[in-house]
Amino acid sequence: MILSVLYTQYQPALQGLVSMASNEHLNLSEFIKNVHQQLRDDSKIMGSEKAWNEHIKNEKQLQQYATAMKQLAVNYWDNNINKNSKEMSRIAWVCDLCLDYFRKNKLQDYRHKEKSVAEKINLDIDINKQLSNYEDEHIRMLDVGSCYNAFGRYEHFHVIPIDIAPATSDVLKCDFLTVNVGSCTKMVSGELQMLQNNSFHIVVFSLFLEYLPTPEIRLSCCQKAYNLLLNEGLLFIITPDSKHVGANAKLMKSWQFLLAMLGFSRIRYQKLQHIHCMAFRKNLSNVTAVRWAELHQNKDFYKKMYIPQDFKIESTEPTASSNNFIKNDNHIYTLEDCFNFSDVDNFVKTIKAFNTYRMVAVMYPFMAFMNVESSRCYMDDLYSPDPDKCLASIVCIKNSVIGSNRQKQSIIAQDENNERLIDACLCCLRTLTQQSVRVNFTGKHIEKLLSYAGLEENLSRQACIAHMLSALCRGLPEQNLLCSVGTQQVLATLLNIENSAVRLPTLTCLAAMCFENRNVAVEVVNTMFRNVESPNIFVSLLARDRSIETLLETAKCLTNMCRSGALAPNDSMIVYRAMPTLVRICQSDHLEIHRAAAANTLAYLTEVDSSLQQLAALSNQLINALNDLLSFPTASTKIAAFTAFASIGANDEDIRKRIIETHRLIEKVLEGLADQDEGVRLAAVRCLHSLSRSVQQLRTTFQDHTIWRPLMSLLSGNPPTELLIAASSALCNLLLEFSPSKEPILQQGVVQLLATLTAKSEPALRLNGVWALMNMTFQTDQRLKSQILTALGTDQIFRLLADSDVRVLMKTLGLLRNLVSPRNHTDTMMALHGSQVMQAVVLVLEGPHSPEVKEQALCILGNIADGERSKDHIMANEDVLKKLTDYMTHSDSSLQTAAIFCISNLVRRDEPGYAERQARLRDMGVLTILHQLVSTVSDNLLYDKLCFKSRKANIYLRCLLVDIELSLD
Ligand SMILES: C[S@@+](CC[C@H](N)C(=O)[O-])C[C@H]1O[C@@H](n2cnc3c(N)ncnc32)[C@H](O)[C@@H]1O
Repeated sequence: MILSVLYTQYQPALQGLVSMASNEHLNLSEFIKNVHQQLRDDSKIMGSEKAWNEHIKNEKQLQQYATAMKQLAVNYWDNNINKNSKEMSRIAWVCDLCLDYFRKNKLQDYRHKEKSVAEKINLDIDINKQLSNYEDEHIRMLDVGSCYNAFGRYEHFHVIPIDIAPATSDVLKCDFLTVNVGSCTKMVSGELQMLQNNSFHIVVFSLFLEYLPTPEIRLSCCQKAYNLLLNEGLLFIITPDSKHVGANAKLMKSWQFLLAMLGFSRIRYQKLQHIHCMAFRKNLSNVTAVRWAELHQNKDFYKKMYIPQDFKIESTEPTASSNNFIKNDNHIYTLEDCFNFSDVDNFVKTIKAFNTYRMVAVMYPFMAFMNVESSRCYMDDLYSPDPDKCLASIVCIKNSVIGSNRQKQSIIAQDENNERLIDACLCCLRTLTQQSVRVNFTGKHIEKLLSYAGLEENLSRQACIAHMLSALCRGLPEQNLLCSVGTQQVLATLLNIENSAVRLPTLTCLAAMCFENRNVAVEVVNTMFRNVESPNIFVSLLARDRSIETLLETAKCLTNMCRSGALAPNDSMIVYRAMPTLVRICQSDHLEIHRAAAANTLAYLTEVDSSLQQLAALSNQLINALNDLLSFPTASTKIAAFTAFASIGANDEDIRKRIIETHRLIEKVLEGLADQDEGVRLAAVRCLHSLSRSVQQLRTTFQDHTIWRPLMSLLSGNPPTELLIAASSALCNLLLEFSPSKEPILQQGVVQLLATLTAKSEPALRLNGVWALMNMTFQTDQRLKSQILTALGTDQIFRLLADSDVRVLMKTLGLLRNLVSPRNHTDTMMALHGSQVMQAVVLVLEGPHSPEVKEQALCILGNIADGERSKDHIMANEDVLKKLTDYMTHSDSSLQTAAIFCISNLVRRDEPGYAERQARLRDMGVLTILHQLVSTVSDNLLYDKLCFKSRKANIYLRCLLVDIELSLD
């Protein structure tokens, strides 16, 4: 019963071909069915041509469809056809009939039949039109929408398999809707552009027509098949239908009628358990076929090539009925929700984005209670093909309902049963929430929705609400709103329903609620259902026999709980359940889409935790599986694999080494950098950035593959901001002093490029620019240091020192510190840039900065004090000396230590002018301060403070020496 509600059309038809239906199989079918549904919906909104053009551009979805379809057919249908079973495969049905017709001479029978009809109407059939030598010829078959070339293995046929998204390499890419029919067959850039007319013995439409969104397109394809077929050739149509033979008899008869009008005679029809199989013969003369149609034209046929799905609002949803009305105020509230927008503009926008067809269905019940006369015209417009007219009509209807008690009363008075109308409203709301327009729901609205998701409600409603809530949950305010009305409790209840149509959106919604929201995630973790905490329910959903989708969504929930801080990374649910599940699904025995989804979640789970990274990379299995994913052509799959590599290699040298040593990995990263998809380029750069943290790899693999080259060309090509951020992060590492890439990168004018980055509005770019420059100044020659300072310019340095992002400020100070060290550079650099450096230090010491920042400024002073002549820059600056003495007694031990370090450099003996400096400092009270400090040595606390790190211990000892020297003076 459940399945018959939820999978009423395509699903059972496909499903029925197998003896054993697994969850994965059901999910594949569901995916395929959704693609068809989406295309039909889009056609209603934007017109079939535009919808088709958009559809055909969505390569990712086409690819996923191809993979899913092949998987379904090969793994479930073709594998499961039991020789002894009464069930027969669609492929075998076509083959058997073809052999009968072309090889066992059945064709002659049909020819005679047609001739006798012709005689009856005095029609002279031209016998030259007959197929000649068909017994000897190879049977030429055009398999339209072939997917994976199921007929290819039959030697009787010479098959031309075509598809918009070939699943195997022997299928030719071709859009049957747009391919020309002409005098020859023509390929242009790997795509079939023209097919030869009158050249095929057979055209096959196996599970093809229901992909097409409108009756008109389907019929035009049949017309095209007619033109492509030789006379007496056969068009096979296989279409799914799980119902009994009579259920859609009218539709099938209508097809026979419509195809007869084109010149086809139906020669065989068979209803197998879940499919209709039909063979149509292209008559020698279309007149004989049309005659049949004329004889039957008074019958009640549809005049369009409908499929059952055309008559449904939505296959898996409850439908609106024209005879049901609203029952009470409570339910009017639900209906009003559909129209409850703060202003008409918003409403109009929403409706425009909304599937008008479904809205009409939802509105239909209204028409029975509206003031019929006055509303007549806009009620008619409701059915207009012009969306603007339809929209205007809906607005009128809405205006007449809202706020009108009389209307409401009349509805209440007429109503008997409103259940289906509520279903329709829920459908409508669901579609609204799934559009990109934001619908403002209040807590009261959510509560109302939740009231339709209780255990006593039907599965369609529960699924509908779960879908709606997960679409709604787009950010922090929505997460908090959902949580505040107890959504997590209702969802925990729904989790226990053994139905994937309900469970999957429920899990999706819980994952969305927990994403980067600790408070909500904690609430979800603490939610109980029948005394079981929700994480334990999740654990039960990670059992191996669950569907892959359930496993993936459950692991995602646990991942989001972990990343938001509600579960610890070492929680057993993460370590022993979520993580191994994700690693397992990444392996090659799963579908590509599932593997990619698992890799994405795994990337997020491990991104910041080194123990999880190590756990994930425990065996080489995962690394090999991710590497294998990089071989798929799908952009999203590559992105997932690169992102996962970036995460698991983020912290550990050994993991990075193993990643880099994986077969052809570095080549794949390089290919990724040049990929035409921007997302792939970005993910490849991020992966590279992670791997570039390895000192050893920078020296070896990175150098061998001259990684810097593509990276530099990416950076110079004016890339989008995100790519620029990632590429400049990687560049920072390649410019480290031990990296052999540093020199060639310098030759490319990188200093100017980085200086430009420091002036960007994006803080991450400023940070990377100054960070890379800082790395370049470390232990480099003075010429390069000066070049960097000149490229930046004094003004820019001061701007960076006043940057709102403290990390930028810290790296700028790091850069200045590198400029004035090592000791043999200090004097020269200070002679050239002394005044700027001193000004910068003073600026920072006087600013409202943290001790960490000020410590960095004091360290620069310490380096300056270390130089022979550069000491004068400090000694000549009374203000700085005063600051130094003050910091010697500062309560923050790191500042105190840095100041003492600087003073000890200034008073060092045996350097020219030391006696004057000592005297000057003694006059400023330094000696007294040192005495005080020395006397506190007995104070364990201070001693600990000073000796806490070995560097500080050194300083402390030096201070003691200084003290002695000063005293001797
Ligand atoms: C449900 S699958 C059927 C696959 C195969 N014929 C079978 O019976 O297993 C439908 C196929 O039609 C293809 N298709 C849809 N529209 C098409 C078009 N206009 N031209 C070519 N192929 C198309 C799809 O890409 C998909 O592979």
